[in-house]
Parts: sequence; C-alpha cells; structure tokens
Amino acid sequence: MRVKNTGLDGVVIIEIDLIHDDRGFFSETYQEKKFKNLGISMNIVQENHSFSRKAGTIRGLHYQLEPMAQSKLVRVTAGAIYDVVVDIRPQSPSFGKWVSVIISEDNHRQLLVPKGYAHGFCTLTTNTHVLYKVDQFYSKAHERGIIWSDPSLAIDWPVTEPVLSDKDKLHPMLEAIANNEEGNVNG
Ligand SMILES: Cc1cn([C@H]2C[C@H](O)[C@@H](COP(=O)(O)OP(=O)(O)O[C@H]3O[C@@H](C)C(=O)[C@@H](O)[C@H]3O)O2)c(=O)[nH]c1=O
Repeated sequence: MRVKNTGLDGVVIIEIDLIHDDRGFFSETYQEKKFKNLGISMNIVQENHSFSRKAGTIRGLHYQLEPMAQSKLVRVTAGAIYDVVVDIRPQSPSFGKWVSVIISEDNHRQLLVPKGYAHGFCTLTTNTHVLYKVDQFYSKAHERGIIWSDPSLAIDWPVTEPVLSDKDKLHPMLEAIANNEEGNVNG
C-alpha cells in the first residue's frame, strides 16, 4: 500500500497491492492498521454504492455541514470516473482549489476526501459502480452542494452536457459558501 499526495492538504491517493493467482486477484481494500501506518485514521460508519448507467453522469459537488461532515474513501469496482475534490474551508489558503483524479476498476486507486472538501465525479464509462466508505452518517438536513459548473472553480470536466439529478442542477456557487451564514464547513 502506498500513498500519493494530490496537491491538496490531506487529499491523498491510496494505491493498494493486488495478490494475483490463477483465479484472479485478492486485495485488502481497507485494513485499519495499514491505513493508520499511512497516516489515515477513519472511523468508518457507513459504506455507499452508487451505480450510474450512462457515461457523462456527474454526481456532485457534495458535502455535509458540521457536525455531520464526512470524510470519504472512494473507489471504483466497475468502469472509471473523473473524481473531483474542492477545498471549501473558508479559512484555508487553498480555498476554492480543486484536484481531479482518475479512479477506475483497472487502477484500483482509492481517494481520501477529508472533511472540509466538496466531492463529485463524472463517469467515464457506461455502467459505473462507485463505492465509498464514510466516517459520519448521511443526514439529509446537513447535505449541501455546489454547482458542478461554477465558473469560479472552472473544473475541467470531461463533459459539457452531463446527466444530472434534479438536485444537482440547482446548487449554488462556491461564493455562497464563502459568505455562508448557515453553518460550519471546516474540516
Ligand atoms: C448520500 C446518501 C443518499 N441517500 C439517499 C437520498 C436519495 O433518496 C438517494 C440518492 O441520493 P443522492 O442523489 O444524494 O446521491 P448521489 O448524488 O450519488 O450523492 C452522493 O454523491 C457523491 C458525489 C458523494 O460524495 C456522496 O457523499 C453523495 O453525496 O439516496 C441515502 O439514503 N444515504 C446516503 O448516504
């Protein structure tokens, strides 16, 4: 297992080892002690699985307000995604900065998205399965979003006309968070 920095504080790629044999491979996708040795400590309380039928589906950019903010450990078991993480901590020197990482069934990467960051992805394939573990429960009352096409972010998405949920068509721009009066997004 190896960790690679992405350029955003705490946002890291975890590369796991595959043990191959005649049948295929085996891998430990999460192992508490090994992750701790890599400096990653998460109290996982929920695992999510999303399936997107079409390539060019964007889900995001999502986060939950404190005290329900979540760290996420993302991986892909079928297909590939262009995964995006945005720093939305108002006091952060990298506020508004984002990174993108390709995660696929072939590269077996996992991406750690700490609290204080918004997360979203665009599917690059049909029939894409994304799994992610989180360290806080889902809370409908605390879920928030930023519009995927926010010009101040200028995210280099691989599509211009994505498939979106009704909810994801209506999020505000990041500027609204900078002037946020409704709650704390600090991670
Ligand atoms: C996220 C979530 C949703 N739901 C429900 C709410 C809704 O009825 C249905 C679909 O929810 P959404 O449309 O929010 O699903 P989706 O757009 O896939 O939301 C996810 O996007 C990615 C990018 C993330 O980072 C996740 O944290 C999450 O926000 O599932 C849960 O029951 N538990 C959960 O943890």
